[in-house]
Amino acid sequence: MDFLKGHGTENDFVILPDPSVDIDLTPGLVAALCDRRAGIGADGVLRVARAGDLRDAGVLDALPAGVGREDWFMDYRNSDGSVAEMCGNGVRVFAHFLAASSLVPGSEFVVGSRAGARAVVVHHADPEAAEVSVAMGPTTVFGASSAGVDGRDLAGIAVDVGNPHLACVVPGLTLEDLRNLDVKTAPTFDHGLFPHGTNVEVLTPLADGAVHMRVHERGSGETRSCGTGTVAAAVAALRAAGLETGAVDVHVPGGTVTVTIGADGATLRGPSRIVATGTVRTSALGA
Ligand SMILES: N[C@@H](CCC[C@H](N)C(=O)O)C(=O)O
Repeated sequence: MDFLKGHGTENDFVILPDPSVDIDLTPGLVAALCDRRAGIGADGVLRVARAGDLRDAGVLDALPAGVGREDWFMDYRNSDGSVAEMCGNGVRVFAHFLAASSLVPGSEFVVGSRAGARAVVVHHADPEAAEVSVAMGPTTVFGASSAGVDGRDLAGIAVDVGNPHLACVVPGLTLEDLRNLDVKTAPTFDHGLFPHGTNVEVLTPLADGAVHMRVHERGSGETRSCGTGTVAAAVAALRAAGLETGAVDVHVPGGTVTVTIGADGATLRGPSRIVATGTVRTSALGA
């Protein structure tokens, strides 16, 4: 099975080009591919196929809103094998792969996701590096809640970015505090508000148009970046500063992305790298 390995601000993915939808992408296979010792190692898997072909193969029950049969579809899976609606860093890496492989005619196109169609602009791309903007769609704040992180009860807001987030702006949090926080251990949260689980972001208040963030992702654990999480963080940071819209540089352990929250939706801009291509011996994975 051919694969590529890529990352967006060190949120890393195994990319599986599968235009004929031949791969039986079971949770066990995904987890084995993502295993950092016995597999390739990644936070998630991006299967590349056209939406109509995934529908015909029964991977999708229906085409999500705005997604056409011919659109390339990011079939995203978390490292534990679970399916998630959206992955903001994944879309950038996915678009990079499509552009660098000449699978799309130009630099502006749509990527399908379970959360709907996402318009992308590839500012530049070569086989190794790209810079991509993604129209992330509307963001919806659906409550106030809290997360238990490293023995602390952190207040946050629930934000739907296509997938669920609890973004916690912590007043007075220093960079050192943030660095020392245990975000690896799964945070506790209100399962009534988040019946399907949630991603949890912890961040510093907005200062000079920027925040610093760490994240514990549903289905993947602590990662070095989360694109949808940076969007939720920007919404929360702006709100905490009394603002509804604005541009925020979000610094994460794996780098920096820029999130713009506008009246008609959010945009995420940042880098992508494709660092390897190869062949997986699936029989050796023990999946
Ligand atoms: N890393 C992603 C988010 C991936 C999905 C998430 N773990 C979930 O289950 O919702 C991103 O860059 O947005």
